[in-house]
Amino acid sequence: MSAKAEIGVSGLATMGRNLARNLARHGHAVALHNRTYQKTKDLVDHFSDEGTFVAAESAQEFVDSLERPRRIVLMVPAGAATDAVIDEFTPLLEQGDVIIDAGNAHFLDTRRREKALSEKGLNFVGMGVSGGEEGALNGPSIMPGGPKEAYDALGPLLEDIAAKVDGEPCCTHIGADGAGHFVKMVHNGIEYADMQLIAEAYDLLRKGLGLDPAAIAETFRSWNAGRLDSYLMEISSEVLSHVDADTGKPFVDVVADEAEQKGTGRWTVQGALELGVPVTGIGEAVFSRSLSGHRDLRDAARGLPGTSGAVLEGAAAEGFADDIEQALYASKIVAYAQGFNQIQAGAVEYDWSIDLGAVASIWRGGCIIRARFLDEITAAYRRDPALATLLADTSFSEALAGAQDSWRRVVAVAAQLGIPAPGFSTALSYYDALRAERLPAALIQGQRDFFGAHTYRRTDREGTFHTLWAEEGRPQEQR
Ligand SMILES: NC(=O)C1=CN([C@@H]2O[C@H](COP(=O)(O)OP(=O)(O)OC[C@H]3O[C@@H](n4cnc5c(N)ncnc54)[C@H](OP(=O)(O)O)[C@@H]3O)[C@@H](O)[C@H]2O)C=CC1
Ligand SMILES: O=C(CO)[C@H](O)[C@H](O)COP(=O)(O)O
Repeated sequence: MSAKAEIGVSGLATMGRNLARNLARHGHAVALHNRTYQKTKDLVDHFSDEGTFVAAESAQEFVDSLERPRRIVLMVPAGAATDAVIDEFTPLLEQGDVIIDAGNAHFLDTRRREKALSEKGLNFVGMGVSGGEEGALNGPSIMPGGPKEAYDALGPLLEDIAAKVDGEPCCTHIGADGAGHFVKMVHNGIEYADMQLIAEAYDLLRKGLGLDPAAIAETFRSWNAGRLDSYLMEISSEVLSHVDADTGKPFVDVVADEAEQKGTGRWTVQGALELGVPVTGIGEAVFSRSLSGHRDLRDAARGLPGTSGAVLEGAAAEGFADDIEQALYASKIVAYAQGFNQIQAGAVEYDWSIDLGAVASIWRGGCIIRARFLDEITAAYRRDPALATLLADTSFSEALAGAQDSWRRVVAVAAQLGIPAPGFSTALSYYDALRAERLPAALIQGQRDFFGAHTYRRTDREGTFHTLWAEEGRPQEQR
């Protein structure tokens, strides 16, 4: 074989194909491999004018075509497929070679894989990539974990192909072992929450004000010109203005209303439960997708009494669209704040040093949740890297103060009209719970102590207490 490729990509479906093209367009010679050779051949047949590709039919041929130390990017489904590909390549590699898993792996799998491969003298980098098909081609947001030395060698190439915002690449070393995949997982959890909130705004505009999809697309377009400017808002207006070619109906009216999920949102919630972080917005988003898919439950419950069908009119409708904009912005702040808290907690639990300002900064471009307000989140964490919650940063506390009357009105009207708004409601409850002087958790402690002698702490004294409920009802200090 003549010239060697600088880097290889194995797994040439939607993401791998475009990542390989992105690398080639930036002047890097790319070796190509796919389980089924046809995809490799198609890529070379269609895009060989974009750069240098070295097509390989077998794993051995692929490995042989790479310069040393070899750098192999995997872009295959998480779980067994990733293990299968790693197992295929590992015996063919040599000390110092690097495997980069750029799929949506679970961070605990990434920790396991890095440990196993480092014992064989191989470097393993678990790397989150976001931006979908278009981002992979034109510049994604890249979240690499793994050893710092591996990033030192790999970083310039990754930064070259990443999205750029204000001249800065949307790529940074996130932290050791699974940190990159952990942050990508939370990114996807926030993505779920953001999508759910936008969907609720659409539902309220449609059912609460009687607007049609085209009008809602226009409303979203106008919001997208302001503080809600984001990729998800932009594509939502595109989707809402799309008309189905077969029926002439709005696209959104001919799509089955059952949202699917591949699993990263669920992982985020499972991880948050383990860490004890209340990510209520992401939780509601995951459960809302699940509920939408429960045709059995929905069929059984359809026709139960309710108030659905009423539309706001006259003075009641006045300003309601603006209220929804406020509620959306406030709820979005809460969802992102919760996600960043999960990253903070994950960093403590897994001993990663994660710069939250840097994470917010690389999410400003390339990724699915890119949004104007990530500039403010970046600035907030740069002002105070240990910020307990984004809600406490002045730029957000002021926005929440300004939004809260509208936010409360939206949640109340949604309940009155029978329009489900779990994302808006849970975000408002979270805000109210965090700012409350006292929570009813005191009663829960009493209940626990009553039935299980689980003890409680008091506000007026140090120590742990148990009340003799069946006797004279007096507290006893527990040692
Ligand atoms: N699609 C998206 O927008 C995004 C996806 N991701 C992640 O990137 C990765 C790739 O996603 P995507 O491009 O959508 O493709 P898919 O997740 O659909 O994966 C398809 C690719 O994986 C290969 N593959 C599947 N199973 C195996 C196996 N057991 N052994 C070897 N190869 C296998 C397929 O080969 P073959 O052609 O032979 O079937 C094909 O190249 C996933 O982890 C995904 O979660 C990350 C960000 C965005
Ligand atoms: O990683 C992504 C974007 O960042 C993928 O698009 C994500 O897998 C989509 O998730 P789901 O299918 O669960 O909606």
